[in-house]
Amino acid sequence: MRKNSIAVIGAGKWGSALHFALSQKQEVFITSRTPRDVKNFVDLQTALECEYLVIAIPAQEIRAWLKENFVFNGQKILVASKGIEASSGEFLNEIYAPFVPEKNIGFISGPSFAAEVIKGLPCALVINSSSKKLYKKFEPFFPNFIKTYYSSDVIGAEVAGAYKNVLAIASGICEGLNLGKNAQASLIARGLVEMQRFGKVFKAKKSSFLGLSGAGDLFLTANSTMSRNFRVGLGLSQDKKLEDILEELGEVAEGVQTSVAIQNLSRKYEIYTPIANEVNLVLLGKNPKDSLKDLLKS
Ligand SMILES: NC(=O)c1ccc[n+]([C@@H]2O[C@H](COP(=O)([O-])OP(=O)(O)OC[C@H]3O[C@@H](n4cnc5c(N)ncnc54)[C@H](O)[C@@H]3O)[C@@H](O)[C@H]2O)c1
Ligand SMILES: O=P(O)(O)OC[C@H](O)CO
Repeated sequence: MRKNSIAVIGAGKWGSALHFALSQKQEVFITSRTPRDVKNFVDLQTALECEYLVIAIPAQEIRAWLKENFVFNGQKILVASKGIEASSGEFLNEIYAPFVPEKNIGFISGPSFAAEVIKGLPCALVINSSSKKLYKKFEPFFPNFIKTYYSSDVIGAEVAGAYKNVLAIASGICEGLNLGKNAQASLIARGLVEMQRFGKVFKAKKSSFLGLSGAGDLFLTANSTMSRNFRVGLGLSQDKKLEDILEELGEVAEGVQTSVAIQNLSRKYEIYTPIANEVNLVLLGKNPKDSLKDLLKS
């Protein structure tokens, strides 16, 4: 293992932004499936030899990626993805568990559009891990323009980071249908209540939903066309086909698959999740105006 070295895995929007941010203080390697013309780009094997890894690949791809590529060798890992696996309904910490000991893994949450981070604009993030020691190890890597906080509530951060993507789709629909700011604020506020109700079943802490991981990231994502998920909602409100919207987007919108996971989990555990349910139905083809009527009745 290359002691004290750090690599980002995944050179999409978020991996590239984190690579830029972390490179302000030290040399940081980066790798991805296809070679990129980026400083310190290395092959996957070289990256995996680093002591510190930041993994920024889409949630739905992680299990297969771990099976195919990952061998635990004492690395310390930060997971940058936000989503719930649709096929299993498993949270990312459950997917990583057979591969990485709990004390070696943390999860990044909080409001953080890659497009702003890569410009060096200020933001605040939470590193969520059962190990505060792990947070202390990663904290010095972050540049001055990113303020980091520690939380032990991994599941709270995971639920909030994944759920807000589904709510951002709903908010994009609301905007596209010109329902007004009152409706949008109501939707976001009720969405926050809904994600907390969902999280409680999995033992998430209420405080995570009121801070950066929950309200912070939800307010950001559900209020801006910078969000891919919000743009999916806008497209759906214009009666565009989901496959066309996603093709045009060309980047991951985690809320699409996460809505399937939430639907299955809320059925299994009998959780009342009206907004996420309607998003799921609209993604399957329901007319957003009918969804609105049903939401107002529910
Ligand atoms: N973009 C943001 O502002 C932002 C901020 C916070 C969190 N996130 C989260 O980070 C994750 C990645 O998002 P992104 O914005 O970088 O998406 P993106 O679509 O820009 O890039 C995804 C990257 O993952 C790689 N990838 C896809 N499948 C892979 C596989 N099977 N194996 C290896 N690499 C694979 C792609 O090549 C691409 O480089 C998502 O979970 C997203 O929710 C994104
Ligand atoms: O562009 P989105 O919708 O994937 O959101 C990006 C980040 O999660 C915002 O914190």
